[in-house]
Amino acid sequence: MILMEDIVREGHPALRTRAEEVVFPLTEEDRKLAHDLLEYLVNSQDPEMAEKYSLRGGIGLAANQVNKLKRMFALHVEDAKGEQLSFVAINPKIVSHSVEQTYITSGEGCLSVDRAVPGYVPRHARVTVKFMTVDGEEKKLRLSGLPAIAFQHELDHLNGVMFYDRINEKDPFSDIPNSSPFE
Ligand SMILES: O=CN(O)C[C@@H](CC1CCCC1)C(=O)N1NCCC[C@H]1C(=O)Nc1ccccn1
Ligand code: NI
Repeated sequence: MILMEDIVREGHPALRTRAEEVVFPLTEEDRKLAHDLLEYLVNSQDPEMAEKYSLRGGIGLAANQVNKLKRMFALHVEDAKGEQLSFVAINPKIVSHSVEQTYITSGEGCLSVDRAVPGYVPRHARVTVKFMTVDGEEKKLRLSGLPAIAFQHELDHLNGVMFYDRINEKDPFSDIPNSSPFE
């Protein structure tokens, strides 16, 4: 199982490296990585497991964060309707997105960043995404709200982008044009 010690922190080159496309059929190692990424999120959201293994809660985790430069990440997050989204996205892509933007009003954090970085992180409010599942099926989803934000945060990791790269340096809380906040 993945522990906090397996999660690389700011300064580690993996966080600034573009991950490589995953080749199908998946190797046993790829399958284990996919499983372990999702397992971390489930464990981190279970109070007993989180406490027992000192896990920081997460709703997303990208392979770069465990020093695996493969284009895959896991999401385990509730949507606005209380539906549990739980999947591993392999070779994910945003195929289209809204003009409208959004941002978490309390800002974003990152399991690879051991400090608070204040400011709004502009994200597309709605995204249409495509990715391969571990079973080799292509999925196409339309996401909004927290799932949309999380998908973009994770896809950024696969491209070596950190959330704070997107914060307005001059005024971190400056108005985001054409946006609606995510409280
Ligand atoms: O790359 C992946 N990561 O770095 C883990 C991040 C991913 C999320 C950050 C913003 C969107 C995706 C993560 O989950 N966190 N970041 C550190 C603080 C805790 C946690 C978090 O934001 N939790 C949360 C947020 C809203 C509602 C409920 N829970
Ligand atoms: Ni992160």
